[in-house]
Amino acid sequence: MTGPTGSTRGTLEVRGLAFAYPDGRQALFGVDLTVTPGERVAVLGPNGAGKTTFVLHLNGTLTAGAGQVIVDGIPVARDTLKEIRRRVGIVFQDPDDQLFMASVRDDVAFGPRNLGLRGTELTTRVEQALQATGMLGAADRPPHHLSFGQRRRVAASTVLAMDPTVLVLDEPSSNLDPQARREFADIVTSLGLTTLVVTHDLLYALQLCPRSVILDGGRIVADGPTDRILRDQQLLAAHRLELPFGFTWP
Ligand SMILES: Nc1ncnc2c1ncn2[C@@H]1O[C@H](COP(=O)(O)OP(=O)(O)OP(=O)(O)O)[C@@H](O)[C@H]1O
Repeated sequence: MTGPTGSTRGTLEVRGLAFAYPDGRQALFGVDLTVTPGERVAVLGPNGAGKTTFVLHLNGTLTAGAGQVIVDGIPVARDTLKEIRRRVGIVFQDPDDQLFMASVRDDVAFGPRNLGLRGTELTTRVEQALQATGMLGAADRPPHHLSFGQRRRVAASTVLAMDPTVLVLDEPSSNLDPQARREFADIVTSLGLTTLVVTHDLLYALQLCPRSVILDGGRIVADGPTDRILRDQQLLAAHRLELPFGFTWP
């Protein structure tokens, strides 16, 4: 296995990805998507469209029935899983799925320690990841003493501490107040990482992602600049997507 070159770091390629669950339900039908380094792409779509199924292929949690996912030039496969999981960082909707240690610092150190980091290298990695989300001041607090929005930031730090090349955010705006939403968007934007944002929150997609795709029925049915996609009312209606009531374009 060759490592990534400077030009492939942060590249995500999905080719002909198809998947059926064991009960026979086909959830993805040949999804193609190429994301270039530093691009932020929203993955939009109604309930049951296949978004979660798609995301679970990006780090090899689910194995493609057909097609391929390639991260930084490395195909997702059984023998590349460890490398892929270090490179693809998924921040799940519920931070409590990702936080289970007695302190924030321990939670953020967990992944890099498993990679073999120790001493000042580990401390630096942890502190940088907490600094990036504005949570360094909470390093010694128990995660369960923090607010939901703070826990979401710590969960993001656990992922950043792995030095990922591709970041995946699952419903990042859910349960955040308006200020926390904006702050989290600023954090994500400042990272400059290749980022996929899975969301039903179309305005958050507009704020965070220059490009969007619509996934519906296990297929990508639209791919383009987010404002162009969101201005197409027929397209939105056809895929059960709606801008908030009363929203008007500036
Ligand atoms: N474990 C499973 N076994 C069988 N079918 C499943 C399983 N998980 C999901 N599905 C089906 O696969 C399809 C895609 O589901 P998925 O959860 O990927 O959609 P989604 O776009 O993430 O939806 P939501 O927006 O509601 O979270 C749906 O038809 C769903 O019923």
